[in-house]
Amino acid sequence: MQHFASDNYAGICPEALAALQAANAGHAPAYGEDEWTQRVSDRLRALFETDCDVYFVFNGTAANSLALASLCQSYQSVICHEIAHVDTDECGAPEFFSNGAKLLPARGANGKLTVDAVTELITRRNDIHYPRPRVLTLTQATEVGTVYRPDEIAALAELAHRYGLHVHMDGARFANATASLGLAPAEFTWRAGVDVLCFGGTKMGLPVGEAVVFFDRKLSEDFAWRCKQAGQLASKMRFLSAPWLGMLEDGAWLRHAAHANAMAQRLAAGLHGISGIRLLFEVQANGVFCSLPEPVMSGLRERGWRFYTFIGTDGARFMCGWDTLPESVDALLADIRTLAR
Ligand SMILES: Cc1ncc(COP(=O)(O)O)c(C=O)c1O
Ligand SMILES: C[C@H](O)[C@H](N)C(=O)O
Repeated sequence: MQHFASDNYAGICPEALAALQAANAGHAPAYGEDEWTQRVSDRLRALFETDCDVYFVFNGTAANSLALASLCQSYQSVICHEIAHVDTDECGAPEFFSNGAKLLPARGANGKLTVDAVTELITRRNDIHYPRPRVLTLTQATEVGTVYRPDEIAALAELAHRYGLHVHMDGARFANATASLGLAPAEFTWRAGVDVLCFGGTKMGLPVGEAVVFFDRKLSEDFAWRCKQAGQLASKMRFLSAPWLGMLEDGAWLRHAAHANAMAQRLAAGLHGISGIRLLFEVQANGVFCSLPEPVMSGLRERGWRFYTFIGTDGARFMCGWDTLPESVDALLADIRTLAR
């Protein structure tokens, strides 16, 4: 049975597994000195069309928290959306790893930050008692399955830079956003003003691991030591980095993300017209958020379906992954239709 709780329920996609197997060839230097780490770092520099610094860590929480900690001091603050993962689902890791930087949440429709809301937080106060904003973080695709357009990112980044803030992008589902936009990754990252990207590997089909991509290389000077101290420097780094080669070399990363997005569209289309059910956000990536009557939710759980209800503001979240089968979507829809009668 396939679930819709999270895209991290899926296994390893074949391209990543094959690349992992291929890297299991005898001895190799440790701690990132191996050829696979070098090759995939170069491949990411080619993908983003710029000379960026690349690091690999074990998960998205570490990627986000260590990246944010490298962008601000403990007495400063990070502006995020009020449903941002860094604020709602990382158990205080950004605050911990930054030694106390404060997260300042901002409201915004559709899970997105707005220039007005961010301006208000930046200009609200400038007295000694207020933790001066130093970072703006946005999530692409967002926690509720929407996607920022390049112009939206550029407007937020221009505002941030004008006030001396760095711009971080939580890209746990960056592949899904790229497939949704159909643009070159550079267009809605560094060319739009993003300084650091946490590029999610786990949810796109890798066994484990995320890439932290510093477009502003001045900001990554001590990042390797920060990773080491946090227990995020893999000794057998090749097994974190090599699967990326399988994903990037023939565009598998985008194929799989586009498939996950298509399954979300299939699910959303099937929900239309079912009484008592309403989509809560436009489906722009691989997540479907909808209001479900309680008897339908409990009935689905009794039938074995697993899904989250704690993401975003309310309703149920159904996440599609690289391996989600159309038959699984149709089976879920059939149960929802039966229970909604
Ligand atoms: C938007 C977002 N950012 C970051 C993360 C953190 O990833 P991890 O669970 O690997 O720590 C997640 C988790 O899936 C996520 O959904
Ligand atoms: C919420 C949980 O932490 C995970 N980021 C997910 O989206 O499934």
